[in-house]
Amino acid sequence: MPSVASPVSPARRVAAAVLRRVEDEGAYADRALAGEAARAGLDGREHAFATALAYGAVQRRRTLDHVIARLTRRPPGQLDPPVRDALRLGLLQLIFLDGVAAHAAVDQSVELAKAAGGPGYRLVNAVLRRASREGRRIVEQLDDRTPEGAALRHSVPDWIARMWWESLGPDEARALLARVNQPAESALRVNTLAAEPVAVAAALAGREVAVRPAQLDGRLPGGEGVPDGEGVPGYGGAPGGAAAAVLSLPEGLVADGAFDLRGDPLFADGALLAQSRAAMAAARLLDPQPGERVLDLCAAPGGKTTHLAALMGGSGAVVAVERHPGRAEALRRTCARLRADWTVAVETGDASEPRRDGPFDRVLVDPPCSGLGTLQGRPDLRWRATAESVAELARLQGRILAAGAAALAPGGTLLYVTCTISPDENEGVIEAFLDADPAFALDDLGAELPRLRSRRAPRTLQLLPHRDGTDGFFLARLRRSS
Ligand SMILES: C[S@@+](CC[C@H](N)C(=O)[O-])C[C@H]1O[C@@H](n2cnc3c(N)ncnc32)[C@H](O)[C@@H]1O
Repeated sequence: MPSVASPVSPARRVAAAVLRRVEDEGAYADRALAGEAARAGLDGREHAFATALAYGAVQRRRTLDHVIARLTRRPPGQLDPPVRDALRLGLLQLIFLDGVAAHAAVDQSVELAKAAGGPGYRLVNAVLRRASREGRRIVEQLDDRTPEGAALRHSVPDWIARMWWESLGPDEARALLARVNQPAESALRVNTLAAEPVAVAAALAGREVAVRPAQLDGRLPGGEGVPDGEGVPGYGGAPGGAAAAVLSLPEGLVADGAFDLRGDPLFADGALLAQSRAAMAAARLLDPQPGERVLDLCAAPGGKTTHLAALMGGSGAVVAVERHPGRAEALRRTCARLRADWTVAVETGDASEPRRDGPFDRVLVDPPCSGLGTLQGRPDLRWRATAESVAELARLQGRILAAGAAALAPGGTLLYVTCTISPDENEGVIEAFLDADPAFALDDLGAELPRLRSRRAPRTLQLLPHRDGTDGFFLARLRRSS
């Protein structure tokens, strides 16, 4: 029999397969997408469209299901899963994606439902035709003046919107919620153990990948801490004594749009890796020096471990502790690929246990967290995290911080970092630790980068995706006096 080409575009088929795997198998959307896209052999354009569809439908699930319920008058849970997926994908295109013709969005979802068999395609056709006229208005009418209304409009669980409302205030919380459904910035770090940033930027430009230098702008809109115009490696003293208020990330690059990093020879050579500007700030703010001993608690997959080794110029020692054996093994391979294995010793172990190999000059504590600062790049995370898990994580984070602090030499520096916007896991952990241990004090990072300071604990930093364009990391730097 001659093969019959599917009437559904490859990107939409891949997106539908990802939705199925996320719902049926509890798969992570980013990993399912990588697998399905490779299997289908998607090219760059199709891959970008499949990503927008799959990420968007998973992220905006709550809002899309609200529209489905309005237009079908039944809870989406009562629909056949393939019919519901076809509706979610169709509505996403009609309501939220620019540049997709309405007739294509409707017809392609009808074909997806037909491919699943049964009469459900008729419902898909009727609902999407109505949605092409009314869908945007239904969403625009959702009132985001309360946390619950904003949660429905921007598709997060109520508890996340309430937490951000309380900690950031309504305006900032609404802006953040609007941002968490946008694509994440594509930031890269040049591994200076293997290559020079200028040479890498030139090589990328030769392949028509446009990149720009990376930094974190800590200047207040009013102009506090205006830099002198020079790139300052690390933050701090600009000529004349004024605070630069810009954390420069000389090894960082920001690409205009996504590009196929893993297919690029620079990746295979260990010269380039994906790392957000927020994550790069951690090693930069810890500021390890060549020859020092550094403890890195909770280290896999190793973006920060290898950054520490690179900043130390390959001299000194990093002890990287990771509890999960498979992740520890992957970290060893990453260190070898990035030429950091001379400096880094990976230990499979529990970071909350007391250390016998101290003292260390510097300690990085990057414990497991709820990850709510990374919702743009991890589409299903918002549906996995729970308010209860936050409390449990905060207890573990406190124990790991205490173990790291106990291993620090007098006069040494500790950086506590999370990739979340969750006061109990961030400021709360630091406050409880400082109350219990008078030998430690907070450096005033907020004075150096005032725009980035946390509202609740102004000596610490809380990065915010809508304001800073990068992941929502929390960073606190502690010094041990005795
Ligand atoms: C936030 S991630 C670390 C990211 C890493 N520092 C980087 O920059 O790539 C947290 C890591 O801690 C590990 N982990 C969780 N509990 C741990 C524990 N008690 N001891 C050590 N590692 C732990 C997790 O497996 C995970 O790899």
